[in-house]
Amino acid sequence: MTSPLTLHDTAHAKINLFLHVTGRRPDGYHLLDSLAVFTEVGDRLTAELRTDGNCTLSIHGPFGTGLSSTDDNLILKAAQLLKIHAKSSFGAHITLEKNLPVASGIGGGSADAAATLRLLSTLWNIPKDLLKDIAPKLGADVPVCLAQRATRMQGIGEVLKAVPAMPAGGIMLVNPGVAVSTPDIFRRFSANGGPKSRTEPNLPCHWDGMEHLVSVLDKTTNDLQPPATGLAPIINDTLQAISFSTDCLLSRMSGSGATCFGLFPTARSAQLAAQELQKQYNWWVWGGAFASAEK
Ligand SMILES: C[C@@](CO)(OP(=O)(O)O)[C@H](O)COP(=O)(O)OP(=O)(O)OC[C@H]1O[C@@H](n2ccc(N)nc2=O)[C@H](O)[C@@H]1O
Ligand SMILES: Nc1ncnc2c1ncn2[C@@H]1O[C@H](COP(=O)(O)OP(=O)(O)O)[C@@H](O)[C@H]1O
Repeated sequence: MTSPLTLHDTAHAKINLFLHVTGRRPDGYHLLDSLAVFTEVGDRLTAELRTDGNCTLSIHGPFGTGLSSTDDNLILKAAQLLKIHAKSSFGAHITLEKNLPVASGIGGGSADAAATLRLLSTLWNIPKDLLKDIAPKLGADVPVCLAQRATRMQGIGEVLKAVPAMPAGGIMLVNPGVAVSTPDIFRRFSANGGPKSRTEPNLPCHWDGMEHLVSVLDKTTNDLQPPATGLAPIINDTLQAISFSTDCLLSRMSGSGATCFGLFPTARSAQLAAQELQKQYNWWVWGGAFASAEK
């Protein structure tokens, strides 16, 4: 069987529906408990086989400007690491359509790295099992982005537990245009007292719809939201604008920010809310469905 020479994949945005910081490792990394889900919106990647062994990258799309296509890009880091681990003599040219805002708490770079691993493992004919070992070396968020399914994420992001699929419903993402550095937010979180003890949230075996999901999320929070709003107060305005939207069930920040999300009864109501917000603010706004939700 011959391998295809060009492949496409989508790196879906990762949203932390809740994010509790539960402790700190001796190396400074924070222990997390988070429900990570994925939305339909994402970056698009194309990989073309190169037989000369080189890995190269070109970038376009609304958030491509300013993103380097050299070796510090997570896409090329992922490609090089896979090449070394699998001892492959192949290379690839990867094209990234950057649709997601950068450094914004929705794991765009991590999702791109995971998509690169998926694409190149097929293009270079490498067993998928290897990807689980490589993903954590690229960043704490990369393992969860490999499968792009709703997952409970613990440890520093390497302990992944199955959770029920998202119910049919809607989500709106809003980024007010400020880039927030993840290490800075964790530093501020620690400086403000660090993790506090709490009971681990219990998740059910099945979601009986969006209202059920929201009733469980209401007992959770994003511990990184206070340090992030301290650094970028515009996040508070973003959360307020989302919560004022028609039919909004819950508004919260994702990851280390600054992207915030709103949950809605349907994908259509999330789309309509996004259209309304887009008219009022010069922010990045998207509304639609979860990736791999129940139909
Ligand atoms: C906070 C989260 C929640 O999903 O999302 P984002 O805001 O990045 O989307 C992730 O844990 C981010 O994962 P990721 O962006 O891959 O982090 P990494 O590159 O591994 O680490 C960047 C830096 O963040 C801090 N860090 C990251 C993860 C973690 N569990 N504890 C930490 O303290 C460390 O200072 C580390 O040097
Ligand atoms: N392909 C990529 N897409 C986005 N950011 C990247 C990429 N490669 C490297 N980076 C760097 O990774 C950092 C985190 O970006 P990103 O993954 O978008 O953040 P977050 O996880 O907070 O959404 C940024 O400083 C960015 O310069």
